[in-house]
Amino acid sequence: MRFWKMNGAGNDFVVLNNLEEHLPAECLPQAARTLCQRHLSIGADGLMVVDAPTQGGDYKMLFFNSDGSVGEMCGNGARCICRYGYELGLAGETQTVETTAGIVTGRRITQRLYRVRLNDPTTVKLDAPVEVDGIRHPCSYVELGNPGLPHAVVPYPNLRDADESQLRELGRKLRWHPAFPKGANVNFYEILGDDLLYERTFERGVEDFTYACGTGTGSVVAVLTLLGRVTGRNVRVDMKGGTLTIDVEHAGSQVTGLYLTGPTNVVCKGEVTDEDLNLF
Ligand SMILES: N[C@H](CCC[C@H](N)C(=O)O)C(=O)O
Repeated sequence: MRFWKMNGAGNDFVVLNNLEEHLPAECLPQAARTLCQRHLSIGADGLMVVDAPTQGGDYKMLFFNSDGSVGEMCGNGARCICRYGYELGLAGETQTVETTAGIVTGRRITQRLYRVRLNDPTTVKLDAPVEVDGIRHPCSYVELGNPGLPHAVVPYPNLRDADESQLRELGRKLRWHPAFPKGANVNFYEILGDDLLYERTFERGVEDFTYACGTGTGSVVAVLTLLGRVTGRNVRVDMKGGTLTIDVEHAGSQVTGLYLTGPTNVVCKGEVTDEDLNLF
């Protein structure tokens, strides 16, 4: 079985081409759990599988978190898969990807730089504070696409110097907070300057911080644009694994276009030989 290992700003993925491999859908969650394990296997935040289109797109992207759960969408994953699709000849420089959350369009800018139009927000609650251990945390809540990928957006002063274990503890509690029926990816941010942010995302399905989160940055910048805290044009978001750029189009309080641009890396291309992988 052939695979690519890719990352988008350090958010890393194993990519399989099911147009060639023909793996049955029911074995994919287990494949994700096995292949994404760090130390024991290839190791990644998620597994992405390219499959045949059913809605007129160039292909379908299935996304699984490292714990085997299905993610509705993944922004960095979509950027990576657009590069994969382009380099494999499945699509051209501009492409249409079918995701669980809806259609995502992508564009090659340079060999390593890809831009996707994220699913439009289907829910935006700008002021939705949540209480954890008796403390009220300011919070916004966003879902992108339908079914929506859930994101909590939480300001965190001096995020760059935050105590790692305290931040992880709060991230985990917010991720499982009953205010979020689907659970949530928890995006902590700090405003560093004009249209410049620092962000850390505690991800549902990875159950830890990842090095970057594309839909997370999109959600944060959409919220801050609607709140008038950033312009929404070319907003730079620094994350541990690299820098992502977000553009927001909106008509009043309605976001009408959300664009994610950032780097990709093809780390290796090879054959999966994991002897613990039991597909059938
Ligand atoms: N890192 C991804 C989002 C993954 C979402 C996943 N953790 C879930 O909640 O199912 C991104 O770049 O947009």
